[in-house]
Amino acid sequence: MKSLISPPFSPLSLHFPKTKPFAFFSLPSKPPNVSYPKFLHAKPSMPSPRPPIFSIPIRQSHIETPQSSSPCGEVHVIVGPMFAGKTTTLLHRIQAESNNGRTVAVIKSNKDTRYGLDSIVTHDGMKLPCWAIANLSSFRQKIGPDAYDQLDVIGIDEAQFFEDLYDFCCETADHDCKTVIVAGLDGDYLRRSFGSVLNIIPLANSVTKLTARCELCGKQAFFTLRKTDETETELIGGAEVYMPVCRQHYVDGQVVIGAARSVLESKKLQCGTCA
Ligand SMILES: Nc1ncnc2c1ncn2[C@@H]1O[C@H](COP(=O)(O)OP(=O)(O)O)[C@@H](O)[C@H]1O
Ligand SMILES: Cc1cn([C@H]2C[C@H](O)[C@@H](COP(=O)(O)O)O2)c(=O)[nH]c1=O
Ligand SMILES: [Zn+2]
Repeated sequence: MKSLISPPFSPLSLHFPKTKPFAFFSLPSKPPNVSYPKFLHAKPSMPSPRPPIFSIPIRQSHIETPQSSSPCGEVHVIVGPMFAGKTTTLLHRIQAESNNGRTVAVIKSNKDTRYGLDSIVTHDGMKLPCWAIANLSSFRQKIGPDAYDQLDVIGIDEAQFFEDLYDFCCETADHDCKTVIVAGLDGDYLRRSFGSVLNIIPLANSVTKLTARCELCGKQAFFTLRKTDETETELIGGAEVYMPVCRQHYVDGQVVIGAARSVLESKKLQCGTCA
């Protein structure tokens, strides 16, 4: 049986063509106070080749497995700059897991309000329903313990925004025997480690670092350049604020932005009305 445990969700207005249904997700027993609509997904027109389906060891049901048994979960980490295809890869892997008969759910941070809170959406418009929450520790309660127990695979998008990522991955993979697939930014716009994403590398079965295309020269982009002069670490935005760049253009961009900032600062100091 293929199941997607999804939040209460209005009928999907997917950006996928609706002519070729690929999966019917029947939903597991309903936790109290949560209503799940059944829905039909349509096959997305994938812009890139389907990534390999990783093999998943057959295991006993979570409910039947005592907590003291040997750890049987998995942690897979997908990182890279913005526009590298992290959400696309997560979506493909979740689809593959679901097609393999595993029960899946996807979480994203409720800080990311770019496309609403009810789905993860890629930069080219593919969507999957998700749970938008503030802390991963609230997920079990939010979804309901019964539904949580039935889950085989949990996808996490925008992982850089979850402070409790490490504890959640430990608990979910080591004790609850689930597969966790985590997608997030490894670095912020200053190329500093972002949130707890790098902290979970020691927990991981696999780590995939993706690259985008440099917006300025088309080479491989490893970094995210912020185009505005805002300096807070967390700043939700898309192509209007950020662009993926190669190393050369990251360094050049920082120089240009730094120069522009000092010009603005000196203008402010000279201007009586601005000061
Ligand atoms: N400069 C770029 N390099 C690569 N992909 C880009 C770029 N700009 C836009 N895209 C689009 O973004 C898609 C990836 O989106 P998404 O999976 O949401 O990335 P991420 O989650 O890493 O930000 C690509 O398939 C492509 O269509
Ligand atoms: C580099 C950088 C990014 N962010 C924000 C901007 C977006 O809302 C997300 C990343 O989304 P994507 O799925 O990877 O495209 O993170 C930020 O807050 N701070 C940063 O330095
Ligand atoms: Zn470049």
